[in-house]
Amino acid sequence: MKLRELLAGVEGIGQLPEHSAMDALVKGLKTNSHACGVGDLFIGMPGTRVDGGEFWQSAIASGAIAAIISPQAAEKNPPTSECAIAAKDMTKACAQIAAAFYNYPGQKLKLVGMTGTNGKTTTTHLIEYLLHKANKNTALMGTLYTRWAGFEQTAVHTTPFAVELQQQLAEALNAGNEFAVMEVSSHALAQGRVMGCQFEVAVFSNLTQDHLDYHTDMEDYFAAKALLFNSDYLTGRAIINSDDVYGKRLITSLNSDKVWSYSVNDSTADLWMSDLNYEPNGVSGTMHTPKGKVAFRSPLVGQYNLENLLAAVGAVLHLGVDLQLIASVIPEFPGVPGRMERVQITSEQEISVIVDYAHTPDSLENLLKAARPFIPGKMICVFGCGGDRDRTKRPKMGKIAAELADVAVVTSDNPRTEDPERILADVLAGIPDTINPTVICDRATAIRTAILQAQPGDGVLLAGKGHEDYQILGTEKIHFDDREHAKDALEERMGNR
Ligand SMILES: CC(=O)N[C@H]1[C@@H](OP(=O)(O)OP(=O)(O)OC[C@H]2O[C@@H](n3ccc(=O)[nH]c3=O)[C@H](O)[C@@H]2O)O[C@H](CO)[C@@H](O)[C@@H]1O[C@H](C)C(=O)N[C@@H](C)C(=O)N[C@H](CCC(=O)O)C(=O)O
Ligand SMILES: Nc1ncnc2c1ncn2[C@@H]1O[C@H](COP(=O)(O)OP(=O)(O)OP(=O)(O)O)[C@@H](O)[C@H]1O
Repeated sequence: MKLRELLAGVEGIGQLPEHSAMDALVKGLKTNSHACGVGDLFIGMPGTRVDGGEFWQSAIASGAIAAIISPQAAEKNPPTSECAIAAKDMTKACAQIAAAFYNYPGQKLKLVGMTGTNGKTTTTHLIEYLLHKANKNTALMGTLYTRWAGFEQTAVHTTPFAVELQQQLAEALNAGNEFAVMEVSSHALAQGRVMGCQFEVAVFSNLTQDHLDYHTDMEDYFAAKALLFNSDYLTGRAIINSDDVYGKRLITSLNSDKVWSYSVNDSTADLWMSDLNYEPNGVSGTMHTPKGKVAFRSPLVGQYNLENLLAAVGAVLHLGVDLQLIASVIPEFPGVPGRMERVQITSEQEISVIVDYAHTPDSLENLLKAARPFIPGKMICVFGCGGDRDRTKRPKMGKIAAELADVAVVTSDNPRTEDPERILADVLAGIPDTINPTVICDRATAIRTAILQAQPGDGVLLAGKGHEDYQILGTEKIHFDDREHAKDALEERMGNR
């Protein structure tokens, strides 16, 4: 596509300049000046540290045919003979250019967008699973990976940036997918990463404290999440948790014809459950939906997973999947890596070890409450908090772990560039004086200690890192997997090493 055609519909860039570059073919889009090569268009995004637009000269020196930059970057370093074009709203410009370059895949695929503080990964996996079982080719994009039949790539962000997102959607479409299910983070919505996408279904799970290093307060966080339900994005149905206070607010702000509410216990919701029977390996009951009711058995434990199930069932029912088929395949759902994942090296194992991605106050509380019925002995919770992120959740997580677990082992998560001891001190500040936690800064030692000290019947919950196979110490990413450390400790415990 020629640059002139690509920029034709882009808002906020005024009259296109008369420059020979306008007739050049754009080979690729790059938002990092260092990645630019011959024929690329450089889109210099203003960031938190620098305005990428300031690097336009280096991008053009590397072969970029032109650069789209902020008015501030253009003013600071005005182009002379080069083609550097100022755009008033870089977020919009980047999203519009990316969508046009890849020929609007986000409007051709049937998109399901899932937002909320917790439950996005679990629910999107459930939706992907149910669509596959209904023989519908589906792509999945989220915290863990982007994948579809024959393709899998580890994710860097929960929701990719606009250029990468549009590229992946185009590839998903070309690979024959009809649907794409994606986690849409509040960062993505605030930064316009999904502009140009139209969602046939948008799901909202809940809003509890997280990311308050990025959003100014809960209202700002909620406003970002609520963007997904604007008519710019949502063309079909909203599926919203009416048990959540923010979910309720969202429902009242929308046209009721567009909404299906869900609630585990409230029979006035569009999707709800009755006759619940909690079993050691899951839950059974009756599910009530706008398409009728059906008996079900789910292998997922915890009340929150019933919410995730209702959300997923609502989404696929709207997309035309048969309710009886849904109920028949739910029992075989294989689960999600790092979410309530059991580490078991032998059936003789006398303690249970569970790895879970709970890394917010709400998810930690949910995990501890969900696991309790399955642990006859003491519940030992090994957890920490990430560095360079929302500090205010640390004492809250400390309090929750100390009060709900029998033994709290406070350790490191991903300290990043913060002093790990300072993060521990923030967590400990929330623990009441009457409770005496174990504090072991090194996560591997903390896991080993917890597993070796557990008595038969006890349960060790390793919270916070879930599927992650790394730990970020300073700016270095080292290999670290809770599941591997847990297996080693279990082997040691059984005298195998
Ligand atoms: C807060 C946030 O989202 N930050 C993102 C932002 O970083 P930044 O603003 O600091 O970038 P910057 O360093 O100022 O650079 C600005 C621009 O200049 C460009 N640049 C910079 C230097 C140079 O020499 N040349 C150049 O072109 C950069 O490529 C960039 O596009 O732009 C960077 C490059 O595009 C992102 O990597 C970075 O994501 C950071 C790493 C991040 O971790 N974001 C997280 C918080 C995030 O998005 N998380 C959500 C939610 C997860 C959840 O729900 O748990 C997600 O969707 O993953
Ligand atoms: N609906 C829910 N409500 C509250 N907590 C949940 C819910 N679903 C899962 N959890 C808990 O939150 C953790 C994270 O779940 P999941 O990965 O599905 O959420 P997420 O929204 O993708 O999280 P993130 O954005 O941090 O990647 C789980 O390990 C579990 O402990």
